[in-house]
Amino acid sequence: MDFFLQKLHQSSISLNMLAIHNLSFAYNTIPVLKNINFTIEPGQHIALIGASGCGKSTLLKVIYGLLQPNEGELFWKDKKLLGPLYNLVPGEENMKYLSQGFELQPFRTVAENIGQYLSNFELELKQGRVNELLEIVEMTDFAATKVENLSGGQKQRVALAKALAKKPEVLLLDEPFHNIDNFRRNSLRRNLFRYLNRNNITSITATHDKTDILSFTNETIVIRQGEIVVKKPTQELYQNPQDYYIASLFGEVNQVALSSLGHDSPDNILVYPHEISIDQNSSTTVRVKNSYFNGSHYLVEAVLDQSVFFFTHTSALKAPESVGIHIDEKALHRTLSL
Ligand SMILES: Nc1ncnc2c1ncn2[C@@H]1O[C@H](COP(=O)(O)OP(=O)(O)OP(=O)(O)O)[C@@H](O)[C@H]1O
Repeated sequence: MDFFLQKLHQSSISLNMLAIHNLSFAYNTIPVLKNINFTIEPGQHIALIGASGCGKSTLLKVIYGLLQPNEGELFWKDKKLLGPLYNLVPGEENMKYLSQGFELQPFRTVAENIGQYLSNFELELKQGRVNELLEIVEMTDFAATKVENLSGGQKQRVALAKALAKKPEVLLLDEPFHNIDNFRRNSLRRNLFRYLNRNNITSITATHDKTDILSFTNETIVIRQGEIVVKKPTQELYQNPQDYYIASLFGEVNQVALSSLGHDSPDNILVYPHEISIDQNSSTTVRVKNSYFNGSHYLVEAVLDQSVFFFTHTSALKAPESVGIHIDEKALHRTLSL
């Protein structure tokens, strides 16, 4: 038996999972993934986040079996995944990878594309399944439309339905809602994750959008320059990111010296803009530079001790007004690890 598998058997870890052990990958000689290790229980939803070019898509491609790792092992439910060098058809049987390109057949209809790999043996069953998938991605009205006549966002929804068609056990999503307008994006996300939960499908979503992450994923993996920095329950990571890089992947964040808030401490803290409010009695004042309308609020850009600083407010503030600020107690304890 494989050494890693043997070790897992001896430990109390369930083997009913996705396990990645000491995985490294290089494009030619340029290392992109370095010593990646993690496990995922079936049915879990994982977000994969990190700066552009850190290796998210590459990791999804290695897991799916499109790229051969240089080192390391991958397992899904006790089965070792061998990679493209050992599989006649690239891509693991129980998985689906939805890439940033859609890989659809432009001259066939939406329904034909979704049903492409479904058996024609029982046509009624196939039709029922295609209809169910059309509903999930809200494309029922376009069933008979040729893919070449769809918008980018519509193609993305068809590609998603096609990826779900054969009921994969693991779904690997690369920026799945990237082209989709906000109006659809929210309902599509809810439909998709409801479907994945009902069918106990495991998912890994590479994304730059915090709304993909916060509501729908159990855990988040952060990658930086090809290495895993942290894997943690998503809410816990958002509340306590260990550094500025991680916090900034969730959106705007301030790094503030406690001394600039009048505290006798050499530490810095991370403060999200919504954790700051105006308090005219406060002795900590900031100078307003700009206010950006954000719909439900304004994002105010200000200067605190010569550093740029962002906070949310219900109305626009005018430059160069000086205002006192209050910072949530919670943020005051979010000290940066050195
Ligand atoms: N086919 C390839 N050949 C050589 N280098 C590549 C190839 N594909 C990607 N790379 C490089 O590998 C690194 C990781 O790329 P990857 O696409 O995995 O990043 P990513 O985190 O998914 O980025 P993004 O968020 O922009 O999609 C980048 O430096 C990229 O330029």
